[in-house]
Amino acid sequence: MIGRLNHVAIAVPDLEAAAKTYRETLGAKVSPPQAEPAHGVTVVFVELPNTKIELLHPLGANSPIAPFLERNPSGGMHHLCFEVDDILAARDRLKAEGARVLGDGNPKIGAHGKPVLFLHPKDFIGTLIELEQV
Ligand SMILES: CC[C@H](C(=O)O)C(=O)SCCNC(=O)CCNC(=O)[C@H](O)C(C)(C)COP(=O)(O)OP(=O)(O)OC[C@H]1O[C@@H](n2cnc3c(N)ncnc32)[C@H](O)[C@@H]1OP(=O)(O)O
Ligand SMILES: [Co+2]
Repeated sequence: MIGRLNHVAIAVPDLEAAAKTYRETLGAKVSPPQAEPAHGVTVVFVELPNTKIELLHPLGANSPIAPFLERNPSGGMHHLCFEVDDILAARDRLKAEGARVLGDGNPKIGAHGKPVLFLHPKDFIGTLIELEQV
């Protein structure tokens, strides 16, 4: 079912500082900030040869990552995103196996303009998993 690792997401308290660290200290190619109000985040992508790092900062009053940053004020690894060929088939199979699909269970369009879904971290060894249909 899951394919390539599309990105590793890090929730950050200061998006500009985090982008600067990756751009200047680590010498990586970093995208400009991209507001994603439907997801309650602003994102920046660090482009790597084999995957991406998604830097996330809360956007708006009810950001889903705000409680995470309250628990982890310096920031931290937030989720892994795996690519799937067919997100609805993946969702239905996972639900049939008892996994919790977050939100209303219907994919939303993510930062790459593709459908995404999230799976509860408690069902996946303490790791929040995002699926992106490519
Ligand atoms: C633009 C889209 C972009 C893209 O790639 O395209 C994105 O990636 S958007 C990313 C932001 N959106 C989301 O994260 C949506 C899915 N997330 C959620 O629905 C919530 O964050 C949820 C349910 C995972 C966690 O909610 P909350 O922080 O309120 O905590 P809870 O008390 O419900 O947590 C229960 C339990 O899970 C642990 N937890 C929470 N977040 C994480 C995490 N990121 N990784 C691992 N574990 C996590 C939390 O500590 C609680 O554990 P417990 O042992 O019970 O204390
Ligand atoms: Co993501």
